[in-house]
Amino acid sequence: MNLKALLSHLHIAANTDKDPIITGITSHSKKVEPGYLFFAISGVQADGHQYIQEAFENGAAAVVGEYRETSASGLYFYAKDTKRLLSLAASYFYDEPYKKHKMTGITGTNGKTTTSFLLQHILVSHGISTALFGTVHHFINTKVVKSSHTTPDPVTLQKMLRESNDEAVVMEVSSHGLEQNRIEGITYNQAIFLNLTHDHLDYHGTMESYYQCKAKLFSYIKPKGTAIICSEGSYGKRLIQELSSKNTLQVWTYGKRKTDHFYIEDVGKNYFNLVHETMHVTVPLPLPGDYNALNTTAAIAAALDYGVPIKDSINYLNTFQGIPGRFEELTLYNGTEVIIDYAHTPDGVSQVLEAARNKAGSRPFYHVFGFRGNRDVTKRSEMISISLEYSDETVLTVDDLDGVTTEQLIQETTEAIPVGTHSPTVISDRTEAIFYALRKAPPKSVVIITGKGPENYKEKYQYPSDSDLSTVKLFQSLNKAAL
Ligand SMILES: CC(=O)N[C@H]1[C@@H](OP(=O)(O)OP(=O)(O)OC[C@H]2O[C@@H](n3ccc(=O)[nH]c3=O)[C@H](O)[C@@H]2O)O[C@H](CO)[C@@H](O)[C@@H]1O[C@H](C)C(=O)N[C@@H](C)C(=O)N[C@H](CCC(=O)O)C(=O)O
Ligand SMILES: Nc1ncnc2c1ncn2[C@@H]1O[C@H](COP(=O)(O)OP(=O)(O)OP(=O)(O)O)[C@@H](O)[C@H]1O
Repeated sequence: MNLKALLSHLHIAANTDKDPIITGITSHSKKVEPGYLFFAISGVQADGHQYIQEAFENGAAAVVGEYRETSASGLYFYAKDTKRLLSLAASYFYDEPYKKHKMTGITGTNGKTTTSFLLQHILVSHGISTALFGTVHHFINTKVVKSSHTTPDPVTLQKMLRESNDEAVVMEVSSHGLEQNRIEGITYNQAIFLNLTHDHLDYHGTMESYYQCKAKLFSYIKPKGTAIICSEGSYGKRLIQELSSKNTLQVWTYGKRKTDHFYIEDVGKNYFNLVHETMHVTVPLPLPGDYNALNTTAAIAAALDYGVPIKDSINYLNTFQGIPGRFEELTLYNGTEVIIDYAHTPDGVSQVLEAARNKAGSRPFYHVFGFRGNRDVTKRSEMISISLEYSDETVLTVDDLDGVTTEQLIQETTEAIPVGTHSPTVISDRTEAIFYALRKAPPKSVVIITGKGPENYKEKYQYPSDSDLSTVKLFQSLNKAAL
């Protein structure tokens, strides 16, 4: 592709006679190869404009930046909003690959991974080849690809869309991805809004701007495409109202109101009853908890929009294998049940503890969890309160340090313990905290470990283990051997 064609697509005036062939696109100077077009972006950590010279030295054919001029020597074009332009350029460069697929975008504070796995399972079971882009991994052309972001950076994203020969693409769309225009240049056939609760306020500042950011996903749906929105919670209701009044999309609602297009009548232990138009059906609950009835309904509704009859979806759900670190259960040698879960927001923790406590009944109940350094600190007290309310013992530890020291994170965690409540136990080493709870829990109790889910540890701990699952397995093997 030639430079001028690309600039013209981006509405950038090409005040030059030169028209080199562009061999690639990037916003990272160190990834530049000969013939690349480099976009200079002002980011949170760094300013890409500082790296223009390096980009030229690495062979950039041209640079687009937000400063009117540069001291670096080479073809330079000024433009506004290079983040957005980078995404549009990547889409154009890779031949607008979204057009090859039926595209689903899923957003919400919690449940994106769960709903995307459920939808992918239903579609694949129905014979629709389906790519999945998200937090746990990406899945393209039936192969698992490592994921570093929930919503990849625009160049990676467009490359993945280009590589995928799958009929459908189901992707998690994070609020960071939306704020940074990573999905610009994609049009969706359908999008799902799951919920909006307290998280990421370190990044978005207020719930209002967090909401505005999430709501943006629905402006990327094609005309008369489908918006599937959960009516539980005030932000879902608001989005339903805003989109319905515009009348440009088909709006399907799901939730616990009789007026919802997909109405969840009641939720049992292993099933829930769903009403859609004149159809009343019983649906197997693939994972415990009321919130998973909501996630499953979102997936069933999205699949119906793809043409999968509800009765077929129900059949396929019977063979769903679960998701790493989402209510993942193990039973120990002494009958103690361990649950590993990725909950890391007040709502997520509250939902999963309620589901786990319902399962545990009167059995002793232990909860191990922690926080990440340098992330939203305003959610911490609420999460500790919720844990203390549900648990016989709460063990506070560390999720990830992410640039702060253990001492600092533990001090912040201790300061977040609400006054007037009974006290949690604090053990900074995550593996020791898990061992402590597993050792202390009498036979047949329930121990739930949240925050990391399937993620690998970033820190070195006392016991040789790299994830919550492997710590639990290590405890099991050491203690079984001692019997
Ligand atoms: C806060 C945040 O989201 N940052 C993302 C953002 O980086 P940034 O704008 O801060 O970039 P920066 O490091 O300041 O650099 C600015 C520019 O200088 C360039 N640069 C920098 C150094 C250099 O040597 N040369 C160079 O050209 C960079 O390539 C960049 O273009 O844009 C980058 C490229 O897209 C992302 O990799 C990066 O994700 C960081 C690593 C990250 O951790 N993001 C997380 C918070 C995130 O996005 N999470 C969501 C899920 C959240 C959730 O739901 O839990 C996700 O979608 O994954
Ligand atoms: N619909 C929901 N409402 C509230 N909490 C939920 C919901 N679905 C899942 N959760 C909780 O949130 C945790 C994370 O779920 P999941 O990974 O599906 O969400 P996510 O939106 O993909 O999160 P992230 O983007 O941070 O990876 C689950 O382990 C569960 O505890």
